[in-house]
Amino acid sequence: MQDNRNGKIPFPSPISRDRVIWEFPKCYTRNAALQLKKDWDIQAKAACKDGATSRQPWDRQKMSKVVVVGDLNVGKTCLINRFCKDVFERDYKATIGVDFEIERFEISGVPFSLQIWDTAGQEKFKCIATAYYRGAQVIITVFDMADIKSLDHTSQWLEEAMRENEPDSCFIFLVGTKSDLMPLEERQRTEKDAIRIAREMHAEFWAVSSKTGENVQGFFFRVAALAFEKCMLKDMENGAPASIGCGNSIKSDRANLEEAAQQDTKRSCC
Ligand SMILES: Nc1nc2c(ncn2[C@@H]2O[C@H](COP(=O)(O)OP(=O)(O)OP(=O)(O)O)[C@@H](O)[C@H]2O)c(=O)[nH]1
Repeated sequence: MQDNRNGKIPFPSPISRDRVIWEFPKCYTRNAALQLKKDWDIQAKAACKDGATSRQPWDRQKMSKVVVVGDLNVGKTCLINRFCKDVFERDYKATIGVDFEIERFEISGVPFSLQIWDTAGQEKFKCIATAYYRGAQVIITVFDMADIKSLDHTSQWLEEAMRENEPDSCFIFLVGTKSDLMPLEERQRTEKDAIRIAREMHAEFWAVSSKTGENVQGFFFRVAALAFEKCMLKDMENGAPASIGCGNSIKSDRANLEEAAQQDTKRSCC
């Protein structure tokens, strides 16, 4: 895991073996899935083959921005920490403003990173967090499966995140956390409601537990695969070599971060 919080970009370490993706990851349920296909797009697959054999140093810059939103206490930080650090924190510590992690993958032989932004669910930090919604390729709206009110609030969270992004520019996921707390029947009922809402949002639904780790890796692999494939196709469409990064680089987001922080200070709304 890289730590860019001191403003320096460390030399990337080799990608760990459990972040290597070859097969196109499956959805959680066909009832609310963004895509049902079982394999990569044929053109993207061919481009990956070329990219893997002629890898360039700037391949490491290929990255997508992921923004995680939802009510306070629904488990956004725990979800990210379970995937990125394989830890689970039982005590609640509110996120203040935003935080981010960079997770590196190798997908079909090509290096790729997800820049995962954890935002605060508390109302008083909202004006800081919204400054970071911009430029997302993936929006993850999170709710607590044991707190049905948090599911009702997800469309509002999504609307706010989409206000800062172009329509149809993002993959949207609806994630129910704390599945370990759910008795079977109640889980099935909640999932049914969540699937209905996911379809309205044009989102893909996943039920996960950061405590047990259930579906956490499967979920992030799916996010990484869809974002990566879109990135490859976009590069090809723009005529750029598929090996040159799309979207945000670490550098450009660092610049965004500083710019947004300056604006926050000026606004002094929080
Ligand atoms: N049982 C169980 N508890 C969880 C799970 N995920 C999170 N929690 C607990 O829920 C509480 C809130 O988790 P956080 O990840 O801090 O919540 P958050 O959404 O980031 O909250 P804010 O930072 O305020 O927006 C913590 O006490 C966690 O231990 C889970 O999968 N299962």
